[in-house]
Amino acid sequence: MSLDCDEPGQTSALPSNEAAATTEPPTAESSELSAAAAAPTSEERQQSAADQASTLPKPPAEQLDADISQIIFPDEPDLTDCQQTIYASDSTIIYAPKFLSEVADQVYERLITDLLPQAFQHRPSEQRRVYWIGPSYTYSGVELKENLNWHQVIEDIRDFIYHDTQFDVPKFNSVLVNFYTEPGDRIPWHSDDEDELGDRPTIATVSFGAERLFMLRRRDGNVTHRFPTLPGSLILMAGNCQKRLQHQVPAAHSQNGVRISLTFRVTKPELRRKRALPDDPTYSQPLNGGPFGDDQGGRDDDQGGHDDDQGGRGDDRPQERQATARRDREGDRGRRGRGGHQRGRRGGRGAASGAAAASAASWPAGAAAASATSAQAAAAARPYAQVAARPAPPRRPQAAIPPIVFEVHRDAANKLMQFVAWLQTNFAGEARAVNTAPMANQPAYLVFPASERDYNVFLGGALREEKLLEHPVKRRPARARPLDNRTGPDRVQQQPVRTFVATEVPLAFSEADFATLLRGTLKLDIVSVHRIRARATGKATQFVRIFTKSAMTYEKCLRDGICTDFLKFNCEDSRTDEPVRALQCQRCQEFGHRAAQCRGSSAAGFAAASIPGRSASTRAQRSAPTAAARTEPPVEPAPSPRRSTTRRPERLLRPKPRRELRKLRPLLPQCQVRPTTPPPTTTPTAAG
Ligand SMILES: O=C(O)CCC(=O)C(=O)O
Ligand SMILES: [Fe+2]
Repeated sequence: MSLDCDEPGQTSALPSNEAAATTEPPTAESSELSAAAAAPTSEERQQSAADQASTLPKPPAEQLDADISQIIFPDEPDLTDCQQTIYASDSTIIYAPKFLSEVADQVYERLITDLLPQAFQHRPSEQRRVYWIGPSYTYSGVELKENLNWHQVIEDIRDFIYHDTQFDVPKFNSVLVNFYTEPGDRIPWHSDDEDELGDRPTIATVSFGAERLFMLRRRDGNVTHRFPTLPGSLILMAGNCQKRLQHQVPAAHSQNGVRISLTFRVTKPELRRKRALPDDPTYSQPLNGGPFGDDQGGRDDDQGGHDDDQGGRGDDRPQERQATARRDREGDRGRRGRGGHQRGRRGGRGAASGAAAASAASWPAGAAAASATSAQAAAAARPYAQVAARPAPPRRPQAAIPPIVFEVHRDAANKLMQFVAWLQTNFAGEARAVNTAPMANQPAYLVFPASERDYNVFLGGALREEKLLEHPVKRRPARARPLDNRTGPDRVQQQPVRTFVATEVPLAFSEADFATLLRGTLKLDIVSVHRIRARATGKATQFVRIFTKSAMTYEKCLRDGICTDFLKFNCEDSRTDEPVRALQCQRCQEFGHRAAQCRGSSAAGFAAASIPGRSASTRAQRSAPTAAARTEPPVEPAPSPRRSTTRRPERLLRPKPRRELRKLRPLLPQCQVRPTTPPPTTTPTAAG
């Protein structure tokens, strides 16, 4: 009876149905109801047919009732070999392998006949088919439309769980019916933590047909439970199970028939949050750390002491529960009008349930807290429940988070079948995978943009899928172009930065002051400012380069200059994509000659090529060291007066006598003019 579980959780046996068995004879009421079941009135048959809405198969009403009456539900669930595990103090798992085994074959036949033809494939990547009953529901990214027409047998099973077991479960209003028709059909690791399910959902799974394995694991990847889904078995997850654990039904090698699982839940569409942004994470926030945090185990120790206390909870249930159950039954009977025969078969079980519940003292507060009132009571009574009942922290807006790209080694990803599906499950459909080089021999990568939270999960070392552990997950440098049409760009295309130069900015203005003036006082949309320094001397000039991403700022400044109440700075364009006019030949130190006329062994670069003029002068000039007169544009060329004005370069282009050049020297911050004779006694100065 003990559970193969490596958690410090508590596993205990629930009382078997022998202990819970009733000795009460059927009541008069139940006998009446049985009689009614045997001979349903025409009114009841009509009602029954009306209940079977259009989405359900349409056997004649008589036949339907006849079929139902063939399924005689037991008075009590069979709790033989039932196991209950309290995991991490606040999560409860119950496995009852024979829960409804008595009627399993009949239920199976009915569901296969009635519902399988209407079930639809859940996702292309997952072969299993589903059928939904309940309010509209978004389930792992797929919207299931509202369907309030309960199939009779399923509704009866729901009521059976609610009324006729000792489990403190809510009255489920929804059920997802899964059909695993092929051995390959599966449901990957996931938690049922959709918004509509509320904070601590209770989910009951009743299985029929082929046996499969239902597995539970911690979020760090350690498998904690393996339950064979025997026909008629029940697996109940309550409390914080969906936060702490994930579950799956893996593919099988073979299977005999179809496996059907009825997963009952309470859904509240009003809890559904709008997911306007693709990056909005949809997995629920765990109590500790990240979604795959390791610290969950640690909580067990801290809070393990509370487990023993929980047994007491059972004691305060029976009367309240019985009364509610009775009320519900009455209500149901009156409302449905057709249920007499069903209920009649179970006559007297209300009292039996009460007796069983009175003797059962093992249902934990964690599960009981599934309903709001129980949650409050439990929170008041149990410290762990107080923690668990905390409202979820508000979700952070995700708008500003850019997509992040990861690389997972292809080998690792390939080992994990259906990697894309796996990602979608674990990352709530936010992560997408693309095999960058499927046919390549060398390691290729799967790349998937994800949210910031995914980032923490992936890079925090918490991507604990066994198969992926061998290969580290790394962040890939963002690229501006999409990898292919399944991915967006990793990085938003940057707006081009424009630059221009403000002239005659007094040296008294520091860069910071000038930036403050522009940004603060003039409200200009600028990125930064940078005072230009003479390359040769490093001295600050009166030119300040301004960087902006705003086309408007750029154009306005160039047109009007930068004007304050007292100052005006002219602005000049300094786009570097225009050909830079060379001002002086590198080799011969002459201005304005053509390359063809240059008498040196090699032409004087672009300076000579672009500037018409006379030939290079003396050999002495040609042999002058080139470094001293280099005029290539710097990476970010400082705007010399000659380049940034329209007037000066023209004047300079005219051939000039050498003495005129000397006069110009102060205006040429980047050029050192090497006079022929005599050698200069002072270093050339820079304009500024
Ligand atoms: O088929 C099962 O047992 C599990 C199904 C399930 O986990 C689900 O529908 O969320
Ligand atoms: Fe599930």
